[in-house]
Amino acid sequence: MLELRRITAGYDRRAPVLHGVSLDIAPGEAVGLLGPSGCGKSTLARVAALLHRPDSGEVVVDGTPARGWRHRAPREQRTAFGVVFQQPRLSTDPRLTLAAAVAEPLRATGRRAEAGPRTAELAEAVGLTPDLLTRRPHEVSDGQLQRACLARALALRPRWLVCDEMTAMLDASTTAALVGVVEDYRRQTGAGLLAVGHDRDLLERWCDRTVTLESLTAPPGGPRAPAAGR
Ligand SMILES: Nc1ncnc2c1ncn2[C@@H]1O[C@H](COP(=O)(O)OP(=O)(O)OP(=O)(O)O)[C@@H](O)[C@H]1O
Repeated sequence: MLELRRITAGYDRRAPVLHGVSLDIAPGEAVGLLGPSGCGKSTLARVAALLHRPDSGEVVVDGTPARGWRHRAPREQRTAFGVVFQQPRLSTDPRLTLAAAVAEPLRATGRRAEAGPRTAELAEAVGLTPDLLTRRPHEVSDGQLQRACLARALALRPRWLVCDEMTAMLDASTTAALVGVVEDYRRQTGAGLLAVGHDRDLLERWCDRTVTLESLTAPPGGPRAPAAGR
């Protein structure tokens, strides 16, 4: 279970973006998160994936409360998440080939020996041909680069996937292909999903349920949440 409990978070403690937001995602469940632009969906997605420390509230990952965020999160918790963002060019190192980008999480966790076969398997799953794997980000399209970002997110076989507007820049056929890859992975592994987006039709087709950020927000004056860890 991925539990977000009364999360207050933002970029200025005096003016948080999220106020007392709670959401539970069951293992294997797919939840779509909708809401107007700027309401804080990406912020919540980053908190859920332990990439942004909330001002208060708690994230509980498979029964263990998160005590650290980003590189301070324990490896076991950090690697429980695969995250894909909207803009693949902002989340890839321009110096790495696509093959190296896909293999990055394996190298970073000391599993270099697995990198070759696992990269080939992931590339096939996301539809990247061997010639594309040898190119650098500026030599491929946004859709091809996003395929590599999705492959990278799956490299460590995460139990939770967070897709933040993963398909917002993509055409209909690439969108369908990437959603298909996520769903195949979830069928095989039972991973849960938080998918953030603007496209209600897509999220309603893709997910078991959709929620709006507003519906997750506690009314003002509720009990105070405990402070978050580091
Ligand atoms: N790094 C940052 N520093 C300061 N403010 C930020 C930062 N990132 C986002 N914000 C602000 O926090 C608020 C919520 O942003 P967020 O990206 O979470 O919203 P969103 O619902 O995902 O928006 P969109 O649907 O447009 O992607 C916005 O007002 C935004 O300007």
